[in-house]
Amino acid sequence: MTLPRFYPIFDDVSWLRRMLPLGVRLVQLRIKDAPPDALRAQITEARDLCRAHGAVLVVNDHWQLAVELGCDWVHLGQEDLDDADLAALRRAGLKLGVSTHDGAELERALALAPDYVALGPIYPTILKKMKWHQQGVGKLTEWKSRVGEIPLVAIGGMSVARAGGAFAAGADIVSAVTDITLHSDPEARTRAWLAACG
Ligand SMILES: Cc1ncc(COP(=O)(O)OP(=O)(O)O)c(N)n1
Ligand SMILES: Cc1nc(C(=O)O)sc1CCOP(=O)(O)O
Ligand SMILES: [Mg+2]
Repeated sequence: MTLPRFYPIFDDVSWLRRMLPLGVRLVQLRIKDAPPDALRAQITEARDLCRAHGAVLVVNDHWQLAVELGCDWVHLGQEDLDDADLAALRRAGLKLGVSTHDGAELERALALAPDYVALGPIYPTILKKMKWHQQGVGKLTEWKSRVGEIPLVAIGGMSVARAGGAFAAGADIVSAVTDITLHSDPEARTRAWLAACG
């Protein structure tokens, strides 16, 4: 299966209601700090919306709920991997995306045979504090030579204008958060992304 090249990340299912009808076909639900019932309801609705639109839903962090609710993909960072039952994930047939930021993290990720590898932050991000400032697009070229056929996701400070450079450097997929969510017209921005990644 070839994944779509545009991979927006949202923190609430209401964004999926708005963006899936525009043609988004790969999306991550990244919810931090929601009460258990609300989290379950959000993931359930996101799962059903994505199925109805023929889109791939990636659940960030909450792998147990993803398994329980019959989702297809999870994204785990390095700290998440410390606690996750990867055998249970695989037994349940879920696909796995993994974050990487340096060579040691990439080695660890590759040993898990992930379904995609993310490298970030390519540019500075305002979404969260990180110990890495910016990797630069050149690192995408190095990462692509190391991941081979595994899809490579560029994340962190990505914008429509920066997407082409990331693809040219070796990214297969470009992911973005605030370039869309903080835009004055998120729908128009999403359409621009879809055109840039088409
Ligand atoms: C596509 C993608 N890449 C990286 C991340 C970051 O995951 P993680 O390091 O676990 O940090 P949180 O997003 O959980 O704060 C991601 N979510 N998606
Ligand atoms: C969630 C996340 N993970 C990153 C990593 O490098 O692992 S960068 C990032 C934030 C991406 O948000 P924006 O597109 O607004 O910069
Ligand atoms: Mg995480």
